[in-house]
Amino acid sequence: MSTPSPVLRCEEIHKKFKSESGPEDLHILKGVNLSVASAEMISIVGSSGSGKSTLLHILGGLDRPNAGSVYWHDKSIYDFKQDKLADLRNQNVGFVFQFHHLLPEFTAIENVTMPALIQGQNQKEAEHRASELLKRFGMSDRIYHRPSQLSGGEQQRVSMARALMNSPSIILADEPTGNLDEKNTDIILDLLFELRETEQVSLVLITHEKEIARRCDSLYSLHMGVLEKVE
Ligand SMILES: Nc1ncnc2c1ncn2[C@@H]1O[C@H](COP(=O)(O)OP(=O)(O)OP(=O)(O)O)[C@@H](O)[C@H]1O
Repeated sequence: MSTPSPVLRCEEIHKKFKSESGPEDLHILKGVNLSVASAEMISIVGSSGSGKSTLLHILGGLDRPNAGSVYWHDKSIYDFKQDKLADLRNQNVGFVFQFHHLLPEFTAIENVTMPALIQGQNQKEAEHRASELLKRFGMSDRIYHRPSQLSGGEQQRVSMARALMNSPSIILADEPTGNLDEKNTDIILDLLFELRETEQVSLVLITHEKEIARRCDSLYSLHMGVLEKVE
């Protein structure tokens, strides 16, 4: 039997940034390779400034490398025009960031529904799924709250529900529990692991916390521009 193709793969990614303090570019990623299978959960650790967020942005098509390729379901994302890439991103990838980027003037349910409406889905159906997701995240009595009326952990859960709205095949999470207490960290992580079982979602998780990283199937470390499998 042939092995299924990975959900997400990158090959020989190089990323450089201009240095403000000298003529030499900063060479942040030096030939990074990574492959993520369906329902696989991987974590990436590395010191501050090692390039973890940069790599995640490249994997999600939010930033372009200087060299190398990114494939979603074996299709190079650079073969798509910008607007098609945005559509594909909206359908395939759920982003969760530490600072959740919820829209302040919209309620929790409006924030969660947004990705589906952008895709042209029926509003009633989208609202139904959004409220189901919020319920699953223990937020049913907060759906009409605006972000400023929610705690940090609650905002994070809304952000997670929004990331799942379009049933992405992969979640890219950048320190999703970075500013949360232990209880909320556990809620978010348990939900992520449950999603792997129920929706076969894959996960790339950036974290500073080794204990959280170890709960994933594999642990990678990004050091001096090179990504290595640790466990
Ligand atoms: N747009 C940019 N222009 C110049 N340098 C940048 C840019 N974006 C990132 N960098 C540099 O690239 C390096 C990697 O940044 P990145 O945010 O990916 O690190 P990180 O591993 O996620 O760090 P942290 O754990 O602190 O969030 C840093 O040294 C940063 O200063």
